[in-house]
Amino acid sequence: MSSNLPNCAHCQAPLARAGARFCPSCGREQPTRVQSAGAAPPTVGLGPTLQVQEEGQMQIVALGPKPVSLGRAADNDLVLSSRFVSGHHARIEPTGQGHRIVDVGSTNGMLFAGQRIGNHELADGDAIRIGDPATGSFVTLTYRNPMVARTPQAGQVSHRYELDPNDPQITIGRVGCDITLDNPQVSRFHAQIDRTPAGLLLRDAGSSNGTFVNGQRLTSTHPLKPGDVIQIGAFKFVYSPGVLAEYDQRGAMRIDAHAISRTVRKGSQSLTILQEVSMGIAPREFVALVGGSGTGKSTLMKALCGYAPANGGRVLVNGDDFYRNFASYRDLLGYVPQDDILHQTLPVDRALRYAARLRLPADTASSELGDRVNRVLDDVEMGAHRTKMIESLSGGQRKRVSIGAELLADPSLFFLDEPTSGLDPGLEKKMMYTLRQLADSGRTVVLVTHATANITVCDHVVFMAAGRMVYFGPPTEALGFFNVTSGDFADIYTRLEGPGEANNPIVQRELQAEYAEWQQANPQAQGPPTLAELWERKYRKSPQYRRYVAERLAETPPGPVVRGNDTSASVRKDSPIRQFILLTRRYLDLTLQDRRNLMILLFQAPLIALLLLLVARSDALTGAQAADLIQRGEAKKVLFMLATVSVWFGIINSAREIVKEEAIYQRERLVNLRIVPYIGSKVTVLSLLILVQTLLMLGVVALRIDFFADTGLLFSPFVETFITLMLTSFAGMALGLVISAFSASGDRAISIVPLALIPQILFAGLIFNIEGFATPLSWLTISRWAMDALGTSFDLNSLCNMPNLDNRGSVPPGCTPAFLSSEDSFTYTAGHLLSRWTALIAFSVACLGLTGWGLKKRDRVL
Ligand SMILES: Nc1ncnc2c1ncn2[C@@H]1O[C@H](COP(=O)(O)OP(=O)(O)OP(=O)(O)O)[C@@H](O)[C@H]1O
Repeated sequence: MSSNLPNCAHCQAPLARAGARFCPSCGREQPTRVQSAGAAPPTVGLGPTLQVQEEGQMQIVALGPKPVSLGRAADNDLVLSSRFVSGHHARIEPTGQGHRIVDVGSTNGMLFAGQRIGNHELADGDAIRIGDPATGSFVTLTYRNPMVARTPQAGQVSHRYELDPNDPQITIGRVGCDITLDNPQVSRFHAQIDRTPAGLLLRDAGSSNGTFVNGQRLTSTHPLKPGDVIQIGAFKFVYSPGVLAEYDQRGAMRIDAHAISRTVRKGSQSLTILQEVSMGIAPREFVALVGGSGTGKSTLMKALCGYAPANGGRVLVNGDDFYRNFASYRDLLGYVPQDDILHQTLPVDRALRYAARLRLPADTASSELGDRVNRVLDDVEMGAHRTKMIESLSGGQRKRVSIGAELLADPSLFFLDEPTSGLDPGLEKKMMYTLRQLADSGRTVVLVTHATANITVCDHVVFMAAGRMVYFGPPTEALGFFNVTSGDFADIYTRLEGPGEANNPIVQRELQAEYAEWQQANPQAQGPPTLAELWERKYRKSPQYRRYVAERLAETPPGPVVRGNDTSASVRKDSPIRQFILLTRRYLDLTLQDRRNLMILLFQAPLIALLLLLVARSDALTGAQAADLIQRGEAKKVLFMLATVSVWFGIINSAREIVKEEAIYQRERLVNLRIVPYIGSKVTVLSLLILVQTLLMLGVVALRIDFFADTGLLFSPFVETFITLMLTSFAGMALGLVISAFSASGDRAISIVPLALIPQILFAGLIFNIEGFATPLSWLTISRWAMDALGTSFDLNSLCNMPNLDNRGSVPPGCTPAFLSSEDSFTYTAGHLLSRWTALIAFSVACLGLTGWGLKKRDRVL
């Protein structure tokens, strides 16, 4: 039965069918082969061809003057074996110098640029996909014909606007303007050109993402000069007298890295963690950065996306210096970090809606937001899960939602840090298919990954080793370059690591010439080179380097180039008040959604109050007025408990609130999040929480403990106690936020909490007398000011100050006026009370300032 079938390259067992990717016996992947299909001879360089990639195998078919039919049935000219290909799927017909592809009634159709096509005029390099979304498998047909090359889109004028000399002004915006730019990053009314006697004046109309002229953000009106390049979102305009030529860069972003390197300081030494990496990534390409742990993949990606810029070399985007024009390109970037960037306790659509409000221009209508959210949910195939809580989704689904959040602003450059980590092989394959489609539909996609099983869906793969790029080119050619015959890309890793001594078998077999070159170049070297260094040398002499690096970098950039110098990371002009309202609504929503945690926090207050009632006397605070024997010590104990518990509530409520959403914060900060509205949102919602907690606690305490002394200075003692406890909790909350802003993780924050709480007990003045050096230290605690304010409200100095030994109901004989001696605290004046409240407020303000500083310190630390 199997006699006609090919054998496994590893164990020689027969394969299930010709072209099978994996061996049914040993399970290993089969090596990729380049072969001709059917009767067509190998025709590379001899005229129009079709490269067919199926199941990791590639064949090249010559396209002559006759139509070529393709499908699964045996009577096709080109027979494909994948089950999702129809029996008769498509036909390629000649059209003069080129060809067109026609769907002949297939079930799964064909995709070009992410869109289903029925009939498509082919141009050189066009990639047509026939895919199976259920499994993530697909076949790629790449048309090659230099006779029908396309001008790069970024170099084409997409629209010429003749400027009518009778028009007093030209408006530019997303909807209903003279120049309409249909893109979510453009504001409804974005910019305006006024005709004045002095010439044309361009001004930004208060847009969210800004208008840039020659790389500088417009802050005032700009008189237009011939040759000026205006950038609005992904559009560039070149002004010449009477004309604005528009270049639409959506789906047309190329990235060129010219010898980028990154050096960091480690102790007193400087360490080069990225060594002169060069590459050219064309628009809509899907590139994977792979390599062992610590080889520099993330460093390279962050250098390419500008979040941790290289400190040597240059990165160009469509010819513009990326770092120098970071401000104008920032909104065109999508970045999906390893951690999820949406709150887990919100339903998918609600989380995306908040993200959309934060990322899209302020004037985006609610219906537009809804449409955008629906669109991205469809793009990431999560429409069916829109109402589910994010925490209830699988890892792969959560990652898709994070990708969806990044797609909201329709980025043209898309970077992902290990999006497939933790996914099972099936989900990993589907994720790679989704990313492939995102690239096809107009995004330049770069991802870091450890998984190489599905690497062939990428256009290019970069192998990194010891901070060096040892390969950049098509994945199928990588196996040949590294002389790996197993067909397993993971086997490449092992050939890259370690020292490249002369007697290393890899050096002896593959890298002898490079080793000799290295010896010549480094006659004084003490030790051997690394294998990475030798592979890098080999790569730089390879045809892949010439074709995919040197030739690409030598190309003239398509379209107009700007020489900007606006590197600011923060350019959005979102109103801080709008952001504050939005963040507060989201935080409130999150707090209310997390019902279990909310209930625990709220029930704590009455529960602790009930416990206090068990041990405290009902006349603890008023005993002296009733001429009872209750003395100052008893009152102090109750007030101390109220103050300490209030501090505790404040700290515990807030200590994890920033650090637990670190990944989200970092990502949103890079988009446009402002620190003050962010802290403001935390303070507002947490204040509501402490308000309820304080009311619950005081309400329960007041059920038994009598507050109706006539000692109030400004209000009744009950109201003054409420104010003091609110201010105390508020200060605790501010201290908790400091802990959160400076902690590396939620667990770390919680373990720091006791360090903040214990001084509140030690320095409150109840358990120990505060004297000497402890006095200034006590000024730094919240409970010290809280106790003082509470004691003032109840005029503790008027209570008998002796140990409360006698509780039989008679005035203890020892409580003479001598025992009414005043303490330094509790001076019974309104000024004293107000100064203690002011101290609590000052403490809170200082802590919030520290929190802001801590958050600022986290900037650009991805
Ligand atoms: N800021 C820094 N300071 C010092 N060393 C750094 C810094 N950033 C990265 N490194 C070091 O540079 C090397 C490359 O790090 P990078 O994170 O780029 O590797 P990676 O290939 O992405 O690794 P992994 O797959 O484990 O995430 C590592 O040895 C890392 O410790």
